[in-house]
Amino acid sequence: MAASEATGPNGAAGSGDGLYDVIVLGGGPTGENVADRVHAAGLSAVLVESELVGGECSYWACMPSKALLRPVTARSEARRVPGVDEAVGRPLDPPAVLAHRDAFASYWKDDGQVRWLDSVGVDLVRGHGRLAGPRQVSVDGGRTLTARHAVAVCTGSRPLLPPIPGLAEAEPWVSRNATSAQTVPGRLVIVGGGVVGVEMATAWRALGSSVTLLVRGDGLLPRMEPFAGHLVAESLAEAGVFLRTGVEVREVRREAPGGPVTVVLDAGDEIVADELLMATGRGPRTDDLGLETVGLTPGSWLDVDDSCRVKAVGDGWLYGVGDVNHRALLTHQGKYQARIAGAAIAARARGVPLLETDRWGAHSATADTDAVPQVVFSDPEAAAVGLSAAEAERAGYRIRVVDQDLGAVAGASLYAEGYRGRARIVVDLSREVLLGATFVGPGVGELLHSATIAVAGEVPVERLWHAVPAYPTISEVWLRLLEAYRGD
Ligand SMILES: Cc1cc2nc3c(=O)[nH]c(=O)nc-3n(C[C@H](O)[C@H](O)[C@H](O)COP(=O)(O)OP(=O)(O)OC[C@H]3O[C@@H](n4cnc5c(N)ncnc54)[C@H](O)[C@@H]3O)c2cc1C
Ligand SMILES: NC(=O)c1ccc[n+]([C@@H]2O[C@H](COP(=O)([O-])OP(=O)(O)OC[C@H]3O[C@@H](n4cnc5c(N)ncnc54)[C@H](O)[C@@H]3O)[C@@H](O)[C@H]2O)c1
Repeated sequence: MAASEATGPNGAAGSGDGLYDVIVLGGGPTGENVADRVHAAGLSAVLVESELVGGECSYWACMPSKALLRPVTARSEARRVPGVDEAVGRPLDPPAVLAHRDAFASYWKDDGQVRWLDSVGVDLVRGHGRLAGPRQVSVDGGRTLTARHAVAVCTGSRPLLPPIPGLAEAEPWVSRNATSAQTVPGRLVIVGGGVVGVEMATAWRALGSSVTLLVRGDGLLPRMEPFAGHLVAESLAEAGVFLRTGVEVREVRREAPGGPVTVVLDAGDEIVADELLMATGRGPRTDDLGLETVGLTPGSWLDVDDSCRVKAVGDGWLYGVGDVNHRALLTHQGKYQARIAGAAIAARARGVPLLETDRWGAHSATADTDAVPQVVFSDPEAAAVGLSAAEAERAGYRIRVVDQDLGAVAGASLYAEGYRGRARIVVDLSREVLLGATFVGPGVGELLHSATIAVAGEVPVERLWHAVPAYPTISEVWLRLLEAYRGD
């Protein structure tokens, strides 16, 4: 299809002039959901996408990475069930895992997503969109679209590379390479001990790479409770990952394209590898977006209110939703924000005088601050929601922390022999509700939503006492945590 040609029902009927109620810039999970919500509320919507509809998540992030990781945890857990190790004891089959990953990335084609957009009645314009003044978006510098009510910027984020001499010339892997590589590197150095670093170390080590993980802090997963990073580091080391903490990369060299890469550390020692993955965080995809035409600074995160409306832009027509607003860089939070922003856009378009922007109101993305769930799909998994103990203390809460050994729960020992794991709840003593919970151990990702409901619902501890976990499941840890809290 030609660039900036509109497809879909709105484009076909009456929007040849490029006038829509809502323009959505960026068709990742967030943009798709904003467009869907506003269209479902009776507004016309067009989505502008420069690459693939589905965004980072579908092709280079969540889906391919989890398709690489599921075989790792499935095998590892099965090997710890007596009688099963004999059946699954062999190493992973890399070509089969990579083929599974390719399928989950839809072979980097967006036909399915485009069909879905069409089915929900949203037009698609392919091309690079830029703001061209209030309510205007130009596509590839040509066609101009105009929004009656709102423009929602959902352009996501991109990897942030630190200014290390020689790094750019050495053509390092970033997350896109790590999730889409077609061969297993013999030696892989990963810089960064956050989520991408940990997940990719887990996957590529299990696929056969010799992995060195370089971390400048003293542990992994620094945004979670410290025991999460400890347990994951212990298990990565057992899997054969060389973990080096407290190190900085001073210089990177790759003498010849495709040849080995040398990573020079602050202390002067050198590590030679076949690939270097930089997993050092994300920056906003707003540098070439025409932000200057509406008084904003190119390359900055979009500072939004709780309905995701950009604070500094008058008339309230510009929204920033998903990664681009830096509230919580997760697909499920972007989709949540899309539901909130979509409802706010529709209500404002209808002229509703007063929106429900109070805490937990229909037009306030309160969960972004109070109840963000995240699962790190490492082996073991680390899953957390809400505030860690340190965050709660920093926020001034009077708290009590309760910890439990997950391995002591009957359901956990049935799940895997020698189950290692830990759980923590953080209780706000003034209201006796949970501020946060963290679980680390095999299979805990599926336990997390129970905690999310407790935190977002602000369920009193005395009522949680009546939420009976089934026996013998890992969820029985809830009973142990509450018994410990009550002093039973
Ligand atoms: C390796 C990795 C693994 C991850 N795993 C998980 C996970 O398991 N679970 C989870 O919740 N999150 C995960 N994330 C985070 C998740 O990918 C992001 O939070 C999510 O993709 C954000 O969605 P978005 O729609 O805001 O942005 P994106 O998915 O980045 O989509 C933005 C879209 O906008 C388009 N675009 C950008 N600029 C323009 C423009 N000027 N004109 C037109 N189109 C434009 C882009 O092409 C893209 O399609 C992971 C991230 C990484 C890097
Ligand atoms: N399962 C999931 O939910 C999942 C998986 C992957 C990514 N994500 C999302 O994607 C985002 C990006 O992940 P990420 O791991 O790139 O970012 P991150 O912010 O989680 O971790 C980046 C790490 O790199 C370190 N770092 C930064 N500069 C460095 C340098 N010069 N040298 C050494 N270390 C350096 C930081 O201290 C930090 O620990 C995260 O915010 C996360 O929410 C989510």
